[in-house]
Amino acid sequence: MLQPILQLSEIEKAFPGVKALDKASLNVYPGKVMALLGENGAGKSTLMKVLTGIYSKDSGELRYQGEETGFKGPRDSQQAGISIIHQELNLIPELTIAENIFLGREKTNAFGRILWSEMYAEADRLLARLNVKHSAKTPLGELSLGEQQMVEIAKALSFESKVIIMDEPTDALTDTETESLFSVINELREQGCGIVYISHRLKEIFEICDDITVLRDGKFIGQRTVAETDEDTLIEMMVGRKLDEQYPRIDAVHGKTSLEVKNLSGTGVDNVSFTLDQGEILGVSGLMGAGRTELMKIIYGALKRQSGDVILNGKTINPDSLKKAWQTVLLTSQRIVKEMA
Ligand SMILES: Nc1ncnc2c1ncn2[C@@H]1O[C@H](COP(=O)(O)OP(=O)(O)OP(=O)(O)O)[C@@H](O)[C@H]1O
Repeated sequence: MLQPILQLSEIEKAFPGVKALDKASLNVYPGKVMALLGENGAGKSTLMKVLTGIYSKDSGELRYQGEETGFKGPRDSQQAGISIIHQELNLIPELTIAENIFLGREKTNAFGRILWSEMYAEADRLLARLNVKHSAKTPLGELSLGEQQMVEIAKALSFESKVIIMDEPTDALTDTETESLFSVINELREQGCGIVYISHRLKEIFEICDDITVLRDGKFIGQRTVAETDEDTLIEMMVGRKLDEQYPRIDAVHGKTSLEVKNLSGTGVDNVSFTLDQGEILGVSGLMGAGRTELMKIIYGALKRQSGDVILNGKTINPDSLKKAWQTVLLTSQRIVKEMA
């Protein structure tokens, strides 16, 4: 039987008033992708923070490559071959892609001189593996959020880690970037790397993971192979009760029109019209490149509008800046918030 490269057993961790981990366990196998699943607050992040030494555990055991161990912090665990790719990016927009990848561990010659051409060449190789079409000399700030996430992944690859933890890695990625990420995950799997994949997107879990561990209220609920389980079982394990329907159909009670888009045109968008009523969820669908993102960007003023009207609660708006649009329309997209920052 395949032995885990990393084993967290019966980990306990309490914060004042909260038992974040209550005998949580996780096995990571070489050459396999382990999904870590659980509702918000189930303890996934805390478990990863205990693993990488950000938090010390109250009790339990951590075994890595067959030996009981503990890490003093992320640098220590990274040096031992465990990398974590966080949701929040830890990159510096003013530096180039290569500078970000090798920050703090620049390649130098015997005299301490930085070997720029070697660094750029290696960074370019990593970017090519991830299908990122930018030179490693490009300032990071010129990249989209998804591309910046790919740089974070390139950085983890540069450590040649034995275990890589990916925390909601596809949240900011486009469909094409997600495909590139999945092909790299397959490559890493073939090379024997163990991957922990944290995501709330069940479809992705069934597509890319081999095994699944479920946590609930800080407790280990179970480990399953992807082949032997289905979505309903996982949801039941996560929430602790049987669900008749994942998303029960609720008929919308339509109020008055809150947003009206009339004959809107701009980059990638040609004569689009729709109305959105209060109490309604409007789906915008289309193939990659159909102009969905561009449409939203024109509405909130991040891309220039050529013609057409945007009417919010009966008033025509013409945001000439993201900040102004923010004041008028409540946009709750991670990507938009980051673009405004
Ligand atoms: N630093 C902290 N201080 C106090 N309580 C904390 C701290 N970090 C986490 N918790 C609590 O521990 C529990 C587990 O949180 P954790 O963030 O690990 O869950 P999670 O599964 O990662 O959730 P999410 O999917 O929302 O990130 C929660 O009740 C949370 O409020």
